[in-house]
Amino acid sequence: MVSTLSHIREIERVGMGAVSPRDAPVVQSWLRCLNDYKLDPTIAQEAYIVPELKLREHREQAEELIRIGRSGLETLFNQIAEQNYVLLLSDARGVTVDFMGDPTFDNQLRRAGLYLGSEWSENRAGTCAVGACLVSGEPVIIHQDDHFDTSHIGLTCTAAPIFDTLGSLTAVLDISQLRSPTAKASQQLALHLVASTTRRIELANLMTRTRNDWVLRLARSPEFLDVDPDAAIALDGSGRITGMTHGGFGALARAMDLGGLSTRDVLGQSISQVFDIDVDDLPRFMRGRPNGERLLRARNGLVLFASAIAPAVNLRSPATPEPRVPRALRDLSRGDAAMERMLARAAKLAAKNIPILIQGETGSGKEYLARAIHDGCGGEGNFVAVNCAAVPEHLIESELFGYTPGAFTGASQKGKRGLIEEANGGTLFLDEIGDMPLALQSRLLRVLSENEVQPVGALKARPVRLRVLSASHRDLAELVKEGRFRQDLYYRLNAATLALPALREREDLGWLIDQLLSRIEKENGEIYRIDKAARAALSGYDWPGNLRELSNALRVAAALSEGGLIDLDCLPEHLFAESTTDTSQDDDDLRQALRNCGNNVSALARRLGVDRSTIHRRLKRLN
Ligand SMILES: Nc1ncnc2c1ncn2[C@@H]1O[C@H](COP(=O)(O)OP(=O)(O)OP(=O)(O)O)[C@@H](O)[C@H]1O
Repeated sequence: MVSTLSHIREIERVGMGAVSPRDAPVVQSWLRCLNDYKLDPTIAQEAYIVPELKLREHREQAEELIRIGRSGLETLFNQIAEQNYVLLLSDARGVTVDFMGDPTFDNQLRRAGLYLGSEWSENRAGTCAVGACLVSGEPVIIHQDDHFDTSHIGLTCTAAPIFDTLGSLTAVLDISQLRSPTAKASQQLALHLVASTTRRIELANLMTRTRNDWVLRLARSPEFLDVDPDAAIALDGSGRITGMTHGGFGALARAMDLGGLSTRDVLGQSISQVFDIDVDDLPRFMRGRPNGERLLRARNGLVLFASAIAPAVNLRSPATPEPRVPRALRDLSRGDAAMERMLARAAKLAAKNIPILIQGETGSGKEYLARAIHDGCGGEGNFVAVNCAAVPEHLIESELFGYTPGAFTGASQKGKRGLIEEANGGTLFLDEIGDMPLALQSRLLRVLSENEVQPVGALKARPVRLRVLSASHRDLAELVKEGRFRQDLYYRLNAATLALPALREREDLGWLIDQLLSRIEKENGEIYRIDKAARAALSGYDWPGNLRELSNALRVAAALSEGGLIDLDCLPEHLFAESTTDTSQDDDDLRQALRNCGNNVSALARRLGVDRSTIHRRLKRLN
């Protein structure tokens, strides 16, 4: 290590204008210390630690940044702690607001100023990494006797700036060692680590502060685009730039071919002024798209890879934000307006854990919907379905509520956990709730209103936390009038109802047919095709048994198909008979049509798009 005296002499020579072999940032900082801050290199000053109260103020102001940066800092510290580095996060005034270091060296670190509360502004501490970085806004290594003050010439410090989303330098990240190899080059890796951590902290900060904006992440190569992009910019709903990381600013400045530009000049500019896209193109850059489609071309020809993250809320219609309908629910329909409205309502109600009554004709998918609500809410706990109409009345109480050992004659010695408790933490689906015996309705009401269940024979109720969904194809209001359903339970259940449309009303019947068929294909390990006439028949039928009937009809059709082709012959007769009424004429018309086809049944069948057997059957009936 150099002697104190020769270090002071060197600084003085530089002050007199001598050429120095040191890095330019070091020389510039020395000159600032001498000329601007009037520091005297012969007076050594120990590191300054701000008083406790002052430190609290600094930390409070930097609280959000400390929180956002914390995981990045911890990751960095884990990488460097073995080499006896300490980590300092300082605010824009150079005060260390977060610190990580080995507590065994606490005293030494505190004396050296590598500690919480130490102030490393250039005008107080002389040339140091944090101070030089705050002035230049550039990453810097201040190694050993690069320091101005002789008290610090044992340290090596490497720092990089952290900019806020509007481009102001808001903090500095520094890693330092008390002792290090003599060569400054030994700190190059430290410089790289610090710079990449600050890049990630800026990205995390941008993502947190611009949740309602698009974020466009940029990289020179596609591999790290989604995991560790070089830069990012935030855009509002009309495509105007609202924020950026420091790298994002660099990318914009390059793309705009403008040197000496400040972030203020870039903020508010439209993305289409800089790049060959506008805001409507952003979905094309979202994750999952092939990298080839994620090339972003600047107006000046610069090419980058870009990955877009959509805003947390819909910017296009802020007054009516789209409710987030979980995938499990969205998968129940494809374009049927009534279904889509109902599913959006289901998502909202389910998120608030409100008991829901599902109404719909038999087989319209009430249980299927209940399961989708359960899955859509994270699928935690069990989904327990009870068909109140199917369980014998004398068993339903013990099935639902469970019982204690020996609660009644014939009860198991071990007692039994009821289905309500089985569903604890999950979903209880009470199908055909209209068939629930009156006496049990009041006990069910208690489960709904007080979240507790009392097994048969138990003295105390047990707390339960569950989602209760129920269904009925009966008119519960009518049952209330007849005195067969409790009014209070009805009101509680009826507060939130979901009405499933009948299959014949659904606009997405064609899609449902394909869905059900592909499920059958998976089960059977075969591929099926439906010919035109059969599809017309399936679409024309009014399906009183709804999805259950359709599903069964397709299952039978698949079994009867030859070579995987489902034609009219594979469909149940009643359905098929109806379709011929739809697709052909009345009896007279049929005779006339046959004559027109030269009494050729095959020709008429082709013309009507039905199978020959259909015509034969109709003719047989006519005779
Ligand atoms: N969206 C759907 N997609 C595919 N299959 C469905 C869908 N909805 C229901 N199904 C199928 O239709 C059949 C009837 O559904 P579900 O049992 O849910 O109807 P339900 O209204 O509860 O009937 P019920 O009134 O008789 O209790 C089941 O085989 C189910 O798998």
